[in-house]
Amino acid sequence: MVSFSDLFVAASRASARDSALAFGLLGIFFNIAIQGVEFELYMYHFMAISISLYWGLIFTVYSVADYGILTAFARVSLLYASFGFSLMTSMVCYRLFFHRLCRFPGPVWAKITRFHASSLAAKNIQYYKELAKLHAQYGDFVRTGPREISILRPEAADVIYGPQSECRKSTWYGGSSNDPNKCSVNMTRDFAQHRLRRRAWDRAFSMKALSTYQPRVKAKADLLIDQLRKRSDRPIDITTWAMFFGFDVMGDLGFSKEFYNLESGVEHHAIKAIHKHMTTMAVVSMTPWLLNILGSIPGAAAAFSGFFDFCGSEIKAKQKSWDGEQYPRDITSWLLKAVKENDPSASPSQESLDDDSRVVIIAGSDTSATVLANTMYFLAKHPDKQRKVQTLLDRAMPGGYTAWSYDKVKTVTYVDDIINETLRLRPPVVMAMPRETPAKGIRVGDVHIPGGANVLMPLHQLQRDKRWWQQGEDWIPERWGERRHEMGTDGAPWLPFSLGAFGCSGKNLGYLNMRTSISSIVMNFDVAFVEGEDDEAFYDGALDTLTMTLPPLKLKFTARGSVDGRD
Ligand code: HEM
Repeated sequence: MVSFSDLFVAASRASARDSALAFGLLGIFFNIAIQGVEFELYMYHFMAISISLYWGLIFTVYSVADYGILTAFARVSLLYASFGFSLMTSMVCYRLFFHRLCRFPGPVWAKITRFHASSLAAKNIQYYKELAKLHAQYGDFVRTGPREISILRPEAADVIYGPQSECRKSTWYGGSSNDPNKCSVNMTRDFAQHRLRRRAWDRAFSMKALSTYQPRVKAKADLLIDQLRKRSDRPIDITTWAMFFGFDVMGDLGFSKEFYNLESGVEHHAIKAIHKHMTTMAVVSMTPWLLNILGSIPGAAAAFSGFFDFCGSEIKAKQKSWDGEQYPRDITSWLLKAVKENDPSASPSQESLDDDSRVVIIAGSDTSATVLANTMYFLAKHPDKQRKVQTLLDRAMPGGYTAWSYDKVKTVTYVDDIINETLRLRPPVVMAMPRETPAKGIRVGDVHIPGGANVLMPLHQLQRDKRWWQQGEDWIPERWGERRHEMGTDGAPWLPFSLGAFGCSGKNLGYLNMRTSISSIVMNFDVAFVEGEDDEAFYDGALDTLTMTLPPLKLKFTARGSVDGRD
């Protein structure tokens, strides 16, 4: 009987041309075989196997087929080159001419490789602007990756993200780990598993839980006010102080832990570790398989270790000291409660729990902070609107800031109008995240998108497009209130928290943070631009690092002595 090694010896002794041809054909078959497989999730394994096989083949050819080491090296390299060349060529041809998305317009390079998106993101870390240019050139449906379509149509929002949507999270979410037992709720792609895990999170954001968080958010707002007051004689970078507020709130509500950013005026080292690498992540994550490879290499996430270590040690300390009798004080305690009680909604492993704890900080901090900083920008730009909200708040709380109450702030709906309008023009999660269409595909208006395609919406552009937003580029909070009907607000797409099952679970906490911080600041201060400060650089310079990263914005905060009850 002929053994495998006999076959291999025969193959390795075949002429170089025949072997190269065979490997070339293998490349084409391989490309055909992986269609329909989410291959980007297995790139790490593929590369690891390819490299091991390469050296293994050289050794085998050298030792079995009587070739010298250089010849063995040359022959195997030729086979690999032939395999790689035909794989790449067939892949390019397939993606350009036979792919199920090939009828959608877009740049040629985008149809071939995700590196195109990474290169656009790397330009100025403003992918949202690049995407806007692509839509201007190619229309409402643009092929932005070999199997990705960006859609600029309001009716797509419900189909892709709505409660009834059959689209699940795309392979982008497999970037850090493809194992649902090791990743956070946000990275969980399976509908049923996600639904189960969301229950533990939803308990952490119940009305009762929120009422226990409210005084603690106010305490942080007071700290912010004190620091702004101390510095009211000089320009203050609100981008930084809003970030301090956002992280201090989430340190407390997430872990019952102090970051002391507001007290010290210095960024906590764990937070610095996140911010330092946001731009790299923005570029790398455009090519999900690259993220997957980096995520699989032990030590590659070392750049984030300060932050990972902080969350990991906090959650472990909490696990040891957790008191099941007490009403949970913070979000991670709610997640731990589910684990300790063996609730079906519990995070399935230590890794997933660690990842969940990181989501608490990442999802909750920068998001609220960018809304706060952006709102201050808009209020400085529109002093009339600032006076209006101050007057309404003064009227609701005639006793001044000492009479501040969250319930009273909620009655001033203009505060929410301001928040919603800021979320429209400056959504903290800059792009609506990618989803994968179900096998039967989806229909957006009269356009059918086939199954197995990644679809997303350019939120930044969608929420200002003049086709459905009147004076779309202008900040007009009244469009959410008295001018709602006239400006057609209800029919226009607005989804800064996303929608449906995968939408933001911390939305109500987000509103609590934003209402508290914004109302506290405007009750205490008049906010204005510093003379000579380039406010356009702030507006134009926002970076797309998944969440929005803002440039510094120097503002002047002048105390409103007559209104502040503490003066
Ligand atoms: C202005 C404030 C906020 C905005 C605009 C916002 C926006 C979003 C968006 C767009 C998503 C969906 C991301 C995706 O599609 O993968 C999301 C998810 C999420 N957000 Fe928020 N968020 C805010 C505040 C918060 C806060 C304060 C928390 C508290 C921890 C929070 C926790 C979460 C969590 C846990 C998820 C993942 C939900 C899931 O996958 O089931 N968010 N947020």
